[in-house]
Amino acid sequence: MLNQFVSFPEPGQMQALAMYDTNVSAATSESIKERMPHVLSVAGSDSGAGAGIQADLKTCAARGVYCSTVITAVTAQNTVGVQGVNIVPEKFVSEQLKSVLSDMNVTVVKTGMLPTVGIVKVLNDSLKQFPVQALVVDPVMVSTSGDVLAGPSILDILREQLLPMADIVTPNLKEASALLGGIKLQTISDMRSAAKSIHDMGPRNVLVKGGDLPASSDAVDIFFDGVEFCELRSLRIQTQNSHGTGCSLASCIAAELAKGSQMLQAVRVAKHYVETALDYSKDIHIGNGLQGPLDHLCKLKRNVHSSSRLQRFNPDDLLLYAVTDSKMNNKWGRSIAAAVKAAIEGGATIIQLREKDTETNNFLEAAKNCLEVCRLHGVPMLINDRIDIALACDADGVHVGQSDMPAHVARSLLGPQKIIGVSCKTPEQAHQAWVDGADYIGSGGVYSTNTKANNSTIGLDGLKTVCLASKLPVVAIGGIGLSNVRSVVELGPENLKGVAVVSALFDRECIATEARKLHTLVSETLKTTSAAS
Ligand SMILES: Cc1ncc(COP(=O)(O)OP(=O)(O)O)c(N)n1
Ligand SMILES: Cc1nc(C(=O)O)sc1CCOP(=O)(O)O
Ligand SMILES: [Mg+2]
Repeated sequence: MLNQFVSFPEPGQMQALAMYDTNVSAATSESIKERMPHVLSVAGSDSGAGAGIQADLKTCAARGVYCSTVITAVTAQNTVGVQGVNIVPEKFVSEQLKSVLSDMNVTVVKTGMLPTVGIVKVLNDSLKQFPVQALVVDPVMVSTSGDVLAGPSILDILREQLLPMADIVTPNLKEASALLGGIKLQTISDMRSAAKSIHDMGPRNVLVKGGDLPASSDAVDIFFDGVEFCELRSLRIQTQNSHGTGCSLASCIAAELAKGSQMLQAVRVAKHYVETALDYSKDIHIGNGLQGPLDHLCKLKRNVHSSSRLQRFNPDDLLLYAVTDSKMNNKWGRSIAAAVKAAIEGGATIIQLREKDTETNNFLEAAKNCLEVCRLHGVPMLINDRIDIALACDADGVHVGQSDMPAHVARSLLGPQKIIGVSCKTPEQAHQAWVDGADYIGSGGVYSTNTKANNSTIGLDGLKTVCLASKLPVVAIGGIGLSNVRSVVELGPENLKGVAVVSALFDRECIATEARKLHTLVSETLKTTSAAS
């Protein structure tokens, strides 16, 4: 059933096409539509969402492949075990199969829990009526918790009808043993013999998974394509969060085949995917039982972190905006994180890392350290210019200027939750920033400065013009310090929310002391100015 696969574009390439080529011809968009890799998962629903249909959906999403679903059974399941199983009538399984297969250009079918002979029969019939490019069979029989999901009654039809249609079958040791009439599988040599015997039942390829092999420090799987064996080894990851690994492995194989990979390559990618997800999720806690789920998309921990800042952007955070400078920190012998910590202790309300001559790897390392400090104090941290660094450390946002990454591109890369600031010297630039989805404007240079070479000044008048032209909150920048900050804040537009400073904090002996003085002056002046207006 596995045909010669053409090479499909990677998901990132498709996204790039969709985002930037507004002149995509009808013919091109038609070919993208036709070649969209698509896996249909025919499996049971797991209410705990670690395994089954839910694992398949998440795995395919993680691999950039569309996944549709035909549900064969609904299980009441959690991290403790399976509390109930409700089998979907075979007629309705057949109806779901017809709905998807007759309409949706499915590339690969992946099967999981097939609880009755009748359901296997309707699946076979549907596949004959609507052939697909590949069939991946995960012969699910027992859950990770040891509960039976498909009894021995389905073994005959699996062996006689489904396996001969399969491009690959992926039993674990218990399932391989059941398919072979209950023989004991205890060694790698036993696994090889099992792979060969199962191959004799008709599937093009067999992957016997050795995760449960006793006394093995590696996780060893045996792949057999009818001619050659391949021993696939990965580190055995110590974790209880392994619920759903079998489903995820099989659906990742299906996803890779749908994208056009050769079989052994698809298996290798899938094994690496599961290993990475296991390692990433080894210390997460979901549920109270012994069988925790994988974090298929490797994003949950990041969100636990980010949720410490509940509000996305508060314009009042612009009050005392501290912008770092590596030259100044070097001069005073301070690390970026130490400087940031001192600024926050003195009252800085938002931080921007502006590291013009720090190497990328050092910048990323420092950004991660600074982010820890900022999160601890609930202060947002932005990155100057470098969207890549902001993405890599999951910063709260970026600040970009007129010659940096355009704000609308930054927004599409960072998503709606991140803060984006844009430097504007004119009302036109301010209008564009608003159109592009910026959250605030940095406007200057209000005064001349030694910190930024060749920076043109707009003065207090220029600042006021920008403020009055925009709906966005504005922070003033350039040459601002204790001696002139009052004149800036007294300008009075309602949306002028604060001042951004570099040298007035970071080119001083005691950052915290200077921050404290500036914070007091700015907040008192803002109060009296707004009371007067
Ligand atoms: C708050 C704030 N406002 C303006 C700037 C200047 O940004 P940009 O014009 O991109 O210049 P560089 O800082 O990149 O030299 C800023 N960084 N922060
Ligand atoms: C980074 C930056 N941007 C400016 C602009 O006018 O957009 S002025 C500036 C430097 C501000 O440093 P200091 O507070 O030491 O004057
Ligand atoms: Mg810039």
